[in-house]
Amino acid sequence: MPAPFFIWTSGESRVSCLILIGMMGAGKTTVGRELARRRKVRFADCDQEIVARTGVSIPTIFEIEGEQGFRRRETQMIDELSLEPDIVIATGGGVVTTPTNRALMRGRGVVVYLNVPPQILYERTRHDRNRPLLQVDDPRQRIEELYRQRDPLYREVAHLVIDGGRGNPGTMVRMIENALQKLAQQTLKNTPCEP
Ligand SMILES: Nc1ncnc2c1ncn2[C@@H]1O[C@H](COP(=O)(O)OP(=O)(O)O)[C@@H](O)[C@H]1O
Ligand SMILES: O=C(O)C1=C[C@@H](OP(=O)(O)O)[C@@H](O)[C@H](O)C1
Ligand SMILES: [Mg+2]
Repeated sequence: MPAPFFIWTSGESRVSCLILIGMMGAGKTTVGRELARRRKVRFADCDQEIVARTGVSIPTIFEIEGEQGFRRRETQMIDELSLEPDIVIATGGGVVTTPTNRALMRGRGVVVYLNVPPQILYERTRHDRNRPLLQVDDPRQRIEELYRQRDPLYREVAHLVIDGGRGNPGTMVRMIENALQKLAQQTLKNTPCEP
């Protein structure tokens, strides 16, 4: 059984929540599910939780309540999920656009940014109709714009940045595990041993 890397100390408290962030198509849902399966912890996808709770699809929420309505539900869901112990959370790509969400995530868990270049994001999402923000004339350009706007925000929030464009989801999981182990070792080194 793999070692429990989910133990992360932030100040006084033990944090056991891992939050994946990154653009649409970065692999948050796919990689997050696999990571949770390997670590034997619960997996929650923020979008899927919202869909389960409302009973309608993400495009329908956007249609009825607009993006603002969706963002309110997203904040509420992140707030709830990130309080659960031993959990991997896959967020939606736009979660970092709200300052409240950024502060919430950074304070509640280890935040991992799956960074994938726009061209690959486009290839991975081009046939998907479930992402309302990409249902435009030029989705490739839209992805590039969103990437430019959001990449600094992802970096601001993330404890770890992973190159998510090279290798299959299994490889991504191992890269995250290795990076977390290094992070834990660094934290331990920088933590003075109280007498
Ligand atoms: N590392 C990867 N290599 C190749 N394809 C991937 C990888 N990660 C995800 N995918 C594929 O890309 C698409 C988008 O993945 P998804 O997990 O839904 O991304 P996100 O949740 O970040 O939007 C899916 O079809 C998925 O199978
Ligand atoms: O980037 C975004 O603003 C969004 C990303 C989607 O999730 P994925 O990143 O899992 O595709 C979903 O939350 C919604 O369509 C909005
Ligand atoms: Mg997803």
